[in-house]
Amino acid sequence: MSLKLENISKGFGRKPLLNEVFLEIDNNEIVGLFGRNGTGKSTLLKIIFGLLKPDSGIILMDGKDFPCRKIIASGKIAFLPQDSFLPKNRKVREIIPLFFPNGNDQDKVFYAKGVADFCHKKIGDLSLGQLRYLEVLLIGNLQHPYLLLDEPFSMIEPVYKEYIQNFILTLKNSKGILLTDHYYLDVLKVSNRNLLLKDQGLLPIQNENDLITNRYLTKN
Ligand SMILES: Nc1ncnc2c1ncn2[C@@H]1O[C@H](COP(=O)(O)OP(=O)(O)OP(=O)(O)O)[C@@H](O)[C@H]1O
Repeated sequence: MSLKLENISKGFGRKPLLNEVFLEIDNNEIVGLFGRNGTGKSTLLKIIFGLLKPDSGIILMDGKDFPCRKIIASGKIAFLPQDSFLPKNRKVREIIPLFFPNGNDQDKVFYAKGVADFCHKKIGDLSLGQLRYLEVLLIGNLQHPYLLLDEPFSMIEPVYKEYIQNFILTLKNSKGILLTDHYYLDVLKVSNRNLLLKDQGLLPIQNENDLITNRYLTKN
């Protein structure tokens, strides 16, 4: 299975963000995506998920045209948005069955490391780390072969960050994952390869030094 973007361009008003972007993701790799604030990382993820229509260019799934309006319903791509999306007044143990009607699938979340500690709580009473971890478990355990993660590590306490990283690593051989976060060291811990969104295009990044050369990081 392969997901391919060809010649994707997108801008808002006069501001070009993506200019003829090419990207291919296999279904057994984790791709880290870096880029300074406002360069268009979330925009790129939203295009891949079908929430935003590119100005031009195409997306291909297994070599076939994958039109924007059909992506969400296809069940091929799951997306963790940057902002939290669960209803605050519902309990964790009520939310899990809403995502997974099947008991075995529910158990993957109920019995994931650490979930028992906050299963009885309302979403609105969870810590930021517990909430983000739960969201990653819910979206990551869906059957979709591709997973887009927009800032899973931001503002998360170390324990839950580690849980999230370990969970993402368990998906490595079964999904294609595109992961963006400014916590670049956390991304580098799980990714197989990395890209930097700069000057409206994607550059391959081998290591931290490339991030310095391309002015995403400073030398100190
Ligand atoms: N729907 C929209 N309408 C107009 N402008 C938008 C829209 N969505 C995003 N933008 C603008 O496009 C630019 C890129 O936004 P985007 O959220 O994709 O950046 P990002 O690389 O994810 O940034 P960050 O690292 O801060 O999360 C920003 O300047 C943003 O204000």
